[in-house]
Amino acid sequence: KPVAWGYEGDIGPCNWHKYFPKAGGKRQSPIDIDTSATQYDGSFKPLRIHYDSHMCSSLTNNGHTFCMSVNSDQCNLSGGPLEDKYRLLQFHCHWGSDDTKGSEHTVDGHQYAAELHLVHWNTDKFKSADEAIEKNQGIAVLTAFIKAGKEHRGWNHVLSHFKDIKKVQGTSTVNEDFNPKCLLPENQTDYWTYEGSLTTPPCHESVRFIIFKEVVEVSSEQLAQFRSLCVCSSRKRDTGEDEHLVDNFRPIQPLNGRVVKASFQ
Ligand SMILES: COc1ccc(/C(C)=C/C(=O)O)cc1
Ligand SMILES: [Zn+2]
Repeated sequence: KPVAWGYEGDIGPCNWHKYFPKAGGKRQSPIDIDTSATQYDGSFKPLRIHYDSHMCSSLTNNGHTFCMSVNSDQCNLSGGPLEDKYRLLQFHCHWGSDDTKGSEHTVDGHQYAAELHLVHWNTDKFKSADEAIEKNQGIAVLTAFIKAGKEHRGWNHVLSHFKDIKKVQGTSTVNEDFNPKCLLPENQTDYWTYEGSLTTPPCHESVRFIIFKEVVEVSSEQLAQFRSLCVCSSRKRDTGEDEHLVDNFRPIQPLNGRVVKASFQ
């Protein structure tokens, strides 16, 4: 029976390590990016992000976030700090109960309203995502910070399916011509990168994070749609009201001597 975990109370992040020992490891995520301590690395090749638009995907509410599963072998990532080729597995976001919090990573202590994770697995070294998820260099996560501002039309292709996944385990098939690359910032040459972990249980220390410096804008109404997702809980039975999925970000973790590299000076 899978162990329940969440973002508050007894099953919250401070207790994850009790059932998921990796959560107490030495290279956990997220972290604060202290920009005065990052080290420029001039050896990075250009990032190569090649996604196709004609992949059929499915959007699910997994009780912790919305997750767009992608099953196209044409969505690949390589270059930058990566030695191997990685394939897009899924993308999801983290957010908060208002626009002042929600991102997992912070920059010089600043927390953004939300954070996008595009999760890729190493197809050169491993035979499946399930294997790669547990192994060093198995996962690469492209990460973009999100702040409230002008409307983002690309995000509407995802948000238009939210009515089908309001409830946990709700799933909706997305067939339209949508390329997740449109969710990334224009500037894809300036990023920070470091070695960390999944930010949800089992918190495997298998992740190379690539975090873009440029912040993506979405409207406050679009951020409110993230918060509209429900996580079913006992409260619904007692009080009849839905509990909403908010503050689904893990607190920052100790850097333990890790160095965050920068692709820019
Ligand atoms: C056990 O299967 C898993 C697959 C993916 C993940 C991710 C991608 C977690 C995260 O993004 O923190 C976890 C478990
Ligand atoms: Zn994530």
